[in-house]
Parts: sequence; C-alpha cells; structure tokens
Amino acid sequence: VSRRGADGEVSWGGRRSSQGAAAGEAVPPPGGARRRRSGGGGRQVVAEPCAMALRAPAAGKFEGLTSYMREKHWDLQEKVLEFFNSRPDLQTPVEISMAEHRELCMRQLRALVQEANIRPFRLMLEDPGKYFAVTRAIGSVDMSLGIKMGVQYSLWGGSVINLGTQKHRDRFLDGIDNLDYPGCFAMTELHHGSNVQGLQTTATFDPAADEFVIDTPNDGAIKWWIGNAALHGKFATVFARLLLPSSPTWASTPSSSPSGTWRHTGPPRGGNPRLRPQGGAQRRGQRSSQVLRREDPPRQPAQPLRRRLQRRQVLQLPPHRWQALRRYPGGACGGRVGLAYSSVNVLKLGATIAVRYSLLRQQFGPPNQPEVCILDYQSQQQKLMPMVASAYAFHFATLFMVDRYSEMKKTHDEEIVADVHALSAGLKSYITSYTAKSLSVCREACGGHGYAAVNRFGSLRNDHDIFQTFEGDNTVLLQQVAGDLLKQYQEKFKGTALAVTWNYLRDSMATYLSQPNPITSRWEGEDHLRNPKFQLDAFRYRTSPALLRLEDLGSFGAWNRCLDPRRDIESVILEKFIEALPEPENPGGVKLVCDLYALDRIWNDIGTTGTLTTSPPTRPRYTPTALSLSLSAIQKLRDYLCFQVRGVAGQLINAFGITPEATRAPIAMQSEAYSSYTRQVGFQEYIPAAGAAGLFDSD
Ligand SMILES: Cc1cc2nc3c(=O)[nH]c(=O)nc-3n(C[C@H](O)[C@H](O)[C@H](O)COP(=O)(O)OP(=O)(O)OC[C@H]3O[C@@H](n4cnc5c(N)ncnc54)[C@H](O)[C@@H]3O)c2cc1C
Repeated sequence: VSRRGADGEVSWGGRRSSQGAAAGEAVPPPGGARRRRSGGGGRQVVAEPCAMALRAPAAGKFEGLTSYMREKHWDLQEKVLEFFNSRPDLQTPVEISMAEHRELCMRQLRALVQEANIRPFRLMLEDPGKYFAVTRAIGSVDMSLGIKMGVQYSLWGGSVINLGTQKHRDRFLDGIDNLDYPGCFAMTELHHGSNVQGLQTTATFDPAADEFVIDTPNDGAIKWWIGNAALHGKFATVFARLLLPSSPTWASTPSSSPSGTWRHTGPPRGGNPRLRPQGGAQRRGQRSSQVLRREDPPRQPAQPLRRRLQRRQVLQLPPHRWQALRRYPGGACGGRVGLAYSSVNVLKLGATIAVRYSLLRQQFGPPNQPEVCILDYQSQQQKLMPMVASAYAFHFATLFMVDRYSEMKKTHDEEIVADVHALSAGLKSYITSYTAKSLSVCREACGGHGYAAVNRFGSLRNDHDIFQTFEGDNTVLLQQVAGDLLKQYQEKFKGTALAVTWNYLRDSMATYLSQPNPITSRWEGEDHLRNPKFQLDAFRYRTSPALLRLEDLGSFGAWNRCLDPRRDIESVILEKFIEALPEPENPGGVKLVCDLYALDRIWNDIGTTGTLTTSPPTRPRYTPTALSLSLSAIQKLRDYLCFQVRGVAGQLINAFGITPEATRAPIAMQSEAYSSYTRQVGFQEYIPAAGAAGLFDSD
C-alpha cells in the first residue's frame, strides 16, 4: 500500500491529494471539511497527504517558522547536543539498572563540565537564560541527567548563593562549579514535605562552644528523598529548626556531610536517600538567621520587610514572617522556573513522537481505497492538535518567565520578584500537570507501539511524573497562587495600594468585572471568535464570577471553593502567545495555532466548569437561543482549527527543532520508521537492507 516516491521521499499509497492544506493554502470552510459521504464511493477530503507532512519543510515557506521558534541561546544548546552525540559512551541505553544509571549520570555531568567545558553554574550566575537553555538541552539527552544537574546547581548551589554568606560562597562555589563538591538540598523529612513549618530537625546554638549542634530528634525528622545523597553527595544544605537559649524560631544552616548517617530509601523509581544529620557542629553566623550576642555590634537600620526577605538579611523574624519566606525561598523559585521550562520540552518531544507516528501510521479507510493515516481521523486530531498548540503557547510563556527571572536576578526589583514567584509557581504547576496527562494521551495515540520501551513514552512518563511533586506539590502551589491572588484582590477592593502585583490579574479585574459576558454577546462570526481581544476577554472573564462571590463566602470560602488560579495562568499563557505573534508575517500559520489554543480552552471551560456560559445575577440574562448559537460556533471553529492545524502538523513539529538523536523513538523517525524499528528490536539479520526498503516498496 505504500511506495517510495520518485523524489526518494516516502509516499503512502500514492495518494497525493490535490487539496494539500499547507499553511496559506485554501482549506475547506468550517463544517465543509472532513465531510464523508456514507456508502461506497464516497471520497474523504484529506487535508494533506502524509508524505507532504513528513517531508522536510519546503524551502522558504516554513523556514521562518523554525527560526521563529528558535531560542535565543540555541547555539549553546546545539553545542551540548553535539557533544553528547559525539560520545556514544555517554548515551543512555534503553535498558539500564538504577546503579548503572546513577553512575552514568555522574559521568555525563562530569564530562559536560570538565571535557566540554560547559559550566552550568557559572552560566547560572552570569546569565540565567543560558543556564536554563543548557538544562533544556540536557533534558533531551537524559531527563535523569537534567535532574542531577538541577540538584547540584539550582538546589545545592542555589542554596549556598541565596542563603549563605560570603564565607560560604568563598568556601563552596568553586567546588560546586567544577563538581569537586557534589551536594544536596536537604529540606524534606519523612513526616513533612509540603508543610515545611513542620520540619523537626534542630539546630541548637551552643553559646559556650560558639557552635550549632544539628540533630534529628526522631525518625519523623529523618531527611527523606534528598537528591544526590545516595551516592555522590559530599555536602548538604540542611534545613533545621533553630533553637536558641532564649527564643525558638527557624533557620536554614549549611552543614557538611560527615556528621550524620546516610541511607538509601530503597529500590523504586528515583530511589533518593535518607539522611540523618546528627551531632554536626557549625560555627554561628549564618546569613539566613544570624545569631547575635547582646554585645555584638548593633544591627543595620531596619529595612522594609520585603527587601530584607529578598536579601535574606533576616534577624530572628517572628514565625509568621518566616512563613512568607518559606513559601518562596530563593532557591526554589529558580528550580520551579527550570522545571516549567523543561517540562515544555518534554511536551514537545511527546507531541513530536505521537504526531510523526500518526502521520506515518495507516489504519482503515474508505471502501476500496487505500488506508488513511490516523491523523486524518477527527478523534486523533482532537487529541493531538490542541496539544501541539499548547506546546507553542507554553513555549512563549516560559521564555517570558525566564526573561523575567533573569531581570529579577539583575535588578532585585520587588515587583519583578513577586511576579516571578507567582509566575514560576503557577506555570510550574499548570504546565507539568498538563504535560504529565499529555504523555499518557500520546502513548495511547500511538497504540501498542506507544507501549514499546524503545518508543520512549514509558521512560518519559516515569521521569517526568515527579515534576508534579518536587519543588512544591502542584496542588499546594496552586493554593499558594490562589491565596496571593485573593489577597491582592482584597487589597485592591480596600483601596489599598497593591503590595505585590500580579499585573495580569489586576488588569483583568479592573476591566472585566464591568463587561458583559463575551461568549453570550452573540458574536458568533469567525472573525470575532479569532479576534485576540475577544479571546483574552473570554479568558479573563472566567475569573470574575469567583471573585464576585467573595463577599458571600468570605476569603477562606472563596479561596477554598471558587478561585481557580489555573484560569489566570491560562490567561497569562494566551497573553504571552498573542504578544509573540509575528506581525505582519505569520510564518507557518502561527496565528492558527494560537487561535486553536484559545478556542480549545474556551470550549473546555464551557464543557467543564461552565463559567463562561453563566451570567452573574447583576447582568442581563442571555436567551437560550443566543447561547446555543455561540456555543455551536465555538465548537465548530475549534474542530475546524484542529483540522487546519493537522494540515501543517508536520511542519509545526519540525519547527520545534528536536533532532533525531534527541527524539530517538523509531516510530518518530521521518523516514524508514518501521525499518529503524525492526533494527532496534534485533531483526536486522532477517531483513537485509534491500528487504527493509522493500517494506516501503511493496504494492
Ligand atoms: C524523587 C524525589 C526527589 C526529591 N528531591 C528532594 C530534594 O532533593 N530535596 C528535598 O528537600 N526534597 C525533595 N523531595 C521532596 C519533595 O519536595 C516533596 O515530596 C514535595 O514537596 C511534596 O511533599 P510530600 O511528599 O510531603 O507530600 P504531601 O505534602 O504529603 O502531599 C501528599 C498529597 O496531599 C496533598 N496536600 C498536601 N497538603 C495539602 C493541602 N494543604 N491542601 C490540599 N492538599 C494537600 C498534596 O496535593 C498531595 O497530593 C523529592 C521528592 C521526590 C519524590
């Protein structure tokens, strides 16, 4: 049923549709597409033959798209990938034991730093954008390596930079950079993870010896899940409860590892170790909680609270202030930025494998006609096309977040700090949850072949799954974002100046609480629904009903029951995508992708929460006819956009720029997918090279 085309490209069943719907070409209108007459002889309208989608983008037409999607530090990412491609001894095999994998990750990291001379830690200090670019490339090499690197630099290194004094930096930074000092970030305990206030490890100040004594008072306080502690870690930043002779409060205090017992948590996935620090003595004078004697020189004049938190010059803050610090510790913010940003790469990779497979795979078809590729089925399009659109949308939102993070590191501006904290918590939570679900959708979309280890969904799902929990459990993070938003809302209504501004929500509240429901305004025309202003109005409108109930429910009730910050996060994502749309050109139909992201979320909202179809009591009610017209128009347009995006799916995926070495799954190979697959599973001795080509040649 398939053959090799004259140009050497793989073409399937010789079906080259004259209705190719590459970007910019005419496509059937909504409702007119995918029409399939029942009965024999009916011809299915196919947007684009598989071979067209799989061919390298035609020169000129999609060139713009690839460079449009290319990141600022692409050259650095290429350098990382080229280094690992040139070193087969550093590549991770499909099957590997946990012990071997741990050693391999350490060798990979050492080789990167000491042989390729790429210094992630220096990049983190000099230009965080470059650091995150390297983490993204490293994640394509091996996600476990990405985690290893994150623990060493973002967590252990970040804690020394953000929480340590100059003394600590002088002592540790070089060793962290060149990997002489592999280390850990030891916050979580057996009994407490999300609730950091519940930690029980103690750091008791002994004035006579002028030392802190670190202790694990009970088994519940054993440090648990601590990355890098199983094997390679030599140091740890141990988070502990500070006990002083006069008043107890909290502290974080770097501690060196020799004091304490290190244990392994056991064989399951991840298998991070336990650490039981005991009896370690540290000199007093840490940066986060300096302990001063009465006769010590007087403190600096008090600075505003936020500035003190920012600079970590905190002297025995009352517990509630520590709580504010706990929620957004300096190190964790960078970790969250990195996780959200890397998760987008995993989503792109999953979507790339699933879309390429769906373009190659043929099942069923019209009677007496060749089979069609599975991406021509509406159900497959609806699974995968919104996912591709989301990957585009998240790409721009996370680039924006990384830029803001870099700006924050340079300026320490209070508003930017608050923005980055909210953005990183919100995007980390939203994107990693979305990616985790999408990987399962991708696996299923590839049928049985999606289950094969070589096609990678198993390991991608396993490795990515924990993104939802560490650096803050996603549910708990969303609660924190919701709490912040609510607080800002209340402050705004009290007429108080916003201490912390999440600009996007502020704007939306100011504008949208006084607007009619954008969905029920009976503007069901395509131009209206594809207008970015309408789309943003609709997104922002979704937050208002919950906020309007604040008075009835009180702040806890509203927080607990109504305020879902995911809608705010989606608004930010759409806003950043719209801002990134290239004007006046539209390479590769990016506006199409943006419209699909917007309409898909609006349609989901209607199907799940219904917020967009309800009018607050203070507003005029819409008629059922108006509502049904609007809903039907939105659904039709969303389906039609899925169909149109399918027409350029191959090009959209190619523009992610994921190399075959990074994709690796045989079912995602652009050509010879099945022969690559059979070779991978060991059939090469049965199918000679010519025979493998024959798979494609048979008629
Ligand atoms: C592989 C791995 C590596 C890790 N690496 C490190 C590390 O290097 N250093 C380190 O310090 N820690 C590390 N951790 C710990 C990690 O940060 C914690 O697991 C995480 O913060 C969640 O805490 P928890 O496990 O106590 O979950 P819990 O807080 O017990 O959460 C369990 C469930 O309860 C829900 N829940 C909790 N509180 C609330 C609430 N208030 N309202 C509603 N629902 C709630 C959560 O949503 C979740 O579904 C690692 C964990 C793992 C698994």
